[in-house]
Amino acid sequence: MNYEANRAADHVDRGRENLRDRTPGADAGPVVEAKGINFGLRSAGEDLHILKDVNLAVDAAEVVAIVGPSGSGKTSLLMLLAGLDRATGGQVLIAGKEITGLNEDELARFRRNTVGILFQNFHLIPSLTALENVALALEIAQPKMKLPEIREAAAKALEEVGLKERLTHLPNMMSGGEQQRVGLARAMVTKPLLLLADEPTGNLDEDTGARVIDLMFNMAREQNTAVLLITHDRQLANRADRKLTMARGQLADLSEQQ
Ligand SMILES: Nc1ncnc2c1ncn2[C@@H]1O[C@H](COP(=O)(O)OP(=O)(O)OP(=O)(O)O)[C@@H](O)[C@H]1O
Repeated sequence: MNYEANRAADHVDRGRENLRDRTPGADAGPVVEAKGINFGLRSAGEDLHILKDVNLAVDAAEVVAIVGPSGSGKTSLLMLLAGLDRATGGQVLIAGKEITGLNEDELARFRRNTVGILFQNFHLIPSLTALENVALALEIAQPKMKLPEIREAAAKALEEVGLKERLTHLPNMMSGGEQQRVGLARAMVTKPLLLLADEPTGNLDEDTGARVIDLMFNMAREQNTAVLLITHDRQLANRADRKLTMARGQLADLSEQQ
């Protein structure tokens, strides 16, 4: 890791500590902020303008849901906020630090330490047990942490999502709901500032989905994590602190209209 990357990551770490020290909602500022985001790409000879002047801010311990039709740009926004894609205009700030200008190394380090991601299709590594899947995320985020400590923290995270008895199970030995709870433990074990969830209940039945969401909300509140989730599930969206809608690449706040 080069000097600049270390500095950037240290800055993010300091931002995290500052936020942790403060009461949620106090003057800490948003955990994630998008300012005038535009995102375009060229596909099949055509210029696509996918996100148009998107502005968004999510505070620590706040849960914000994004709803909107298929193809409106929800996942694209999440990818930009995760640092997995780059905006063509505007700024993304995490804990006050602009990530738009970071290079690939810096972005990778930023993601490991700051962002947890929960996917619709779980994205667990099939050859690793539940414990190993969770431990690996922590090992990557905290390379200096000792293995026994990592395993202990991973086991605790799995216990918190009710999977104490499933530590040595491979993903294909678990139900969808169990796999998503492993995904949640993996996303939260690093105590991220920001949790991004793309249709986290999309492949689960209603009851199982509700259970995963309860766990996600509880963990977010306990760890003071800002949560941004995409969902087609109205009930889930209504439980969020704020509900935003994406339509044709533009974001609007629905909460005040209800
Ligand atoms: N790499 C790409 N190449 C071409 N088009 C893309 C690419 N990525 C996204 N798009 C287009 O950008 C638009 C927004 O896609 P995005 O996945 O962000 O929508 P979404 O709101 O998340 O949809 P869904 O709810 O179906 O997941 C879509 O029209 C999609 O086809």
